[in-house]
Amino acid sequence: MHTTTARLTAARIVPVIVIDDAARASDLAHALLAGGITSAEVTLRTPAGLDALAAMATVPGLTVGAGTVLTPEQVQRSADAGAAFIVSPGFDDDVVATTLDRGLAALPGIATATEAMRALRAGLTEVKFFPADRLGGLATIEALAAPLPQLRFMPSGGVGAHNAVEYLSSAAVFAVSGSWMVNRAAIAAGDHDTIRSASAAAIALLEAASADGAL
Ligand SMILES: O=C[C@H](O)COP(=O)(O)O
Ligand SMILES: CC(=O)C(=O)O
Repeated sequence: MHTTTARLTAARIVPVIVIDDAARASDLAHALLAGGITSAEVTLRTPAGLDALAAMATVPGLTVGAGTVLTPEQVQRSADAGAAFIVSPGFDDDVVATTLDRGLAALPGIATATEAMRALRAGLTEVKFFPADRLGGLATIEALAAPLPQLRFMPSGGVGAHNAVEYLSSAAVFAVSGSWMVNRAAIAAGDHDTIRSASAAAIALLEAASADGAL
């Protein structure tokens, strides 16, 4: 496992960020950390994404990667901005190859056994499973993991407080990702109290599940 993926495994929850103003990024990073979150995926869905990623990547204690990475050029720009990992909605051979060339952790999205096999052939042992809820959630992950036990999954899409612990209780799941604690409107409004408390609530959920022996 790549050392960055090991950090995401320890973090357990990876917030998926859509940010419209890079000037908010540093405060956002500190709000996440204050809530106990130690990783962040900054999506390239907005023009501000790359600058926000660069700002957040300088904050100590936060493992920051790029999301919605669709092309090798975006991998290069994300790497130059300080990304430690690259996430995509689907599997693209060139995006994965460029990510590995740059020494970053590659977390392409997969949705089928065919894509899972391509990920294994590319040398990956961790992938994103997207859109997790729509694809049948944990039952589908475990069905894929049965013949492919060397692969572990980060479900994303429809993950939230209602199902994060269920996903994380599976040996086939190394982390979950989602936007539920990083509401886009709260980011845009600079409402860092809301982000900090939603982050703290997400972490408290894991701590409670851990104390109960569920994790
Ligand atoms: O890749 C990530 C998804 O956009 C996150 O999905 P979500 O907003 O349902 O948490
Ligand atoms: C959805 C997704 O996988 C991404 O934005 O990277």
